[in-house]
Amino acid sequence: MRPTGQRAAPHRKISVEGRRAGKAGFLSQPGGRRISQEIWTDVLAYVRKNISEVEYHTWFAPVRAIGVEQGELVLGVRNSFAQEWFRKHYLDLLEDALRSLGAQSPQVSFQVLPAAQDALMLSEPPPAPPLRQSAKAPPSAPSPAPNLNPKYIFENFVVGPNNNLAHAAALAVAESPGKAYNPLFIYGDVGLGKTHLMHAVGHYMTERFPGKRVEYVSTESFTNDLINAIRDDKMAQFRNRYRSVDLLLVDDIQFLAGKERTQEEFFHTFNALYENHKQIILSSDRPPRDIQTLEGRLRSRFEWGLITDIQSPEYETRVAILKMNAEHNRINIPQDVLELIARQVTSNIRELEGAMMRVVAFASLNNVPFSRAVAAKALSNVFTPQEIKVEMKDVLRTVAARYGLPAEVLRGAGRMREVVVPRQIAMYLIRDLTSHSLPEIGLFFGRDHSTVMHAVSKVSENLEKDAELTLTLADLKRQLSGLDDPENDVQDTRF
Ligand SMILES: Nc1ncnc2c1ncn2[C@@H]1O[C@H](COP(=O)(O)OP(=O)(O)OP(=O)(O)O)[C@@H](O)[C@H]1O
Repeated sequence: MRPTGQRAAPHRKISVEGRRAGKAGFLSQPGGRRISQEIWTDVLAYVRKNISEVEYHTWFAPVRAIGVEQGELVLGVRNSFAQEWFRKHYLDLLEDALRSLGAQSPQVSFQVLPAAQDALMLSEPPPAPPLRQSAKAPPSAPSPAPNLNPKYIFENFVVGPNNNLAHAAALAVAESPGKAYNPLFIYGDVGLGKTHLMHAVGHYMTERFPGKRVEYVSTESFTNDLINAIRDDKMAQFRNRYRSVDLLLVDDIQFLAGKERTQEEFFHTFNALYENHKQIILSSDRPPRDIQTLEGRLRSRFEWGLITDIQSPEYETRVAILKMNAEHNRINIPQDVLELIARQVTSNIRELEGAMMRVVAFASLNNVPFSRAVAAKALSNVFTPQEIKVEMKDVLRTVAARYGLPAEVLRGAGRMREVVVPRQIAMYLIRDLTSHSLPEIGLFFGRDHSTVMHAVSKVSENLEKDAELTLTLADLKRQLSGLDDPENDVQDTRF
């Protein structure tokens, strides 16, 4: 195995020294563009439900997400007229959409795209749909074999005890198509990687044997193609298309059930390919014996090769999948946050990926670093809310991010004021929010308990005379408790 629409009262943005001093590091990471596209896809889905189709196509379709900067979603529009129009007519709608994603003080700004960039962005493929429950991601870039998702390759497939047999069989088939197991029949529940594995074989074949023809089709598309071919009197083309391939990948074959004409045609397609030693891979949500109203001759053919299943991934595999996904999107998410997500979503990998992107969107839009509390809050609308106990490392990371410092610097030997002040604040907050003793906190920072005692009294003393520090601490506590704990909620009364 590889390593493994409720409207909330608007918050006034709290301007505090720390917020100016440092922003959450991941926002400026290369994955930022991807994050804003994920967010924009969700915002568009919300907007579309609330305005007419004509309005949507006129105004929203040409808009591009440029990025998320310090919690603000930056949108690119085509001209200053559109910019003004958005500000006047759609700002509330966009803010509501961001609130529905968990943004507590939603902020949107508009930039006019330079003509060249506009043309460039408009020629880009539409943003990838969110990696979540219902949608299966289509290809986001041209691929040598049509209909193959470029992300679905062997290198991106995490192998665990739940899928190692299916993976080994797919690899064997990719290496010896038409010889190893024919057909290869992969079954398992929704969102567990069947399509991913099929596409991986397709990619492998087109790379290793560039002349080979690969066809991926869902059973539904196969049926529709057949209906159209019959209607348009184009059966010869239909047969030629499906019977001249080297590798035929058919998804969701259980949908053949009850479709007599499609079964008949598929039977002949199967025979033609099989007799010519062409590889066939089928996926289904159940084994052939459990597909009702499937002709016996098809069922027995499906059983000729190898039948293999994919089970739900266990915890370690789920963490490994999340880790790989974060790396793939170039987003730096701490291990304990990934572990929290992996504990929440246990069965469907598409949902697991969707949950991670929800956490990423939530943290980006609220401009806070990743923490378990933030992740729990981001997922609380979808999954059973989790009670998160604040840990020392949560405080360390949150304070460090606030001051734009790497977390380990606060535990290091540095004695400069820029490091000492945040270190003392971290010690104070750990003392306040956890049950750790002074010596335990000292040990965590590689220091004596008296240093911690001094830090705690110094911060308490400063709190009495420094309003800015009071706001910083209140905001840090808010972040550490998942953002909107009313007890720690502070409105900035200076505005
Ligand atoms: N082992 C894995 N490693 C990495 N990603 C995985 C793995 N298994 C599944 N995924 C990811 O989970 C998502 C869902 O996978 P996929 O679409 O292949 O599921 P499926 O079993 O075909 O679902 P359905 O029954 O809905 O057709 C994809 O984004 C896929 O990349």
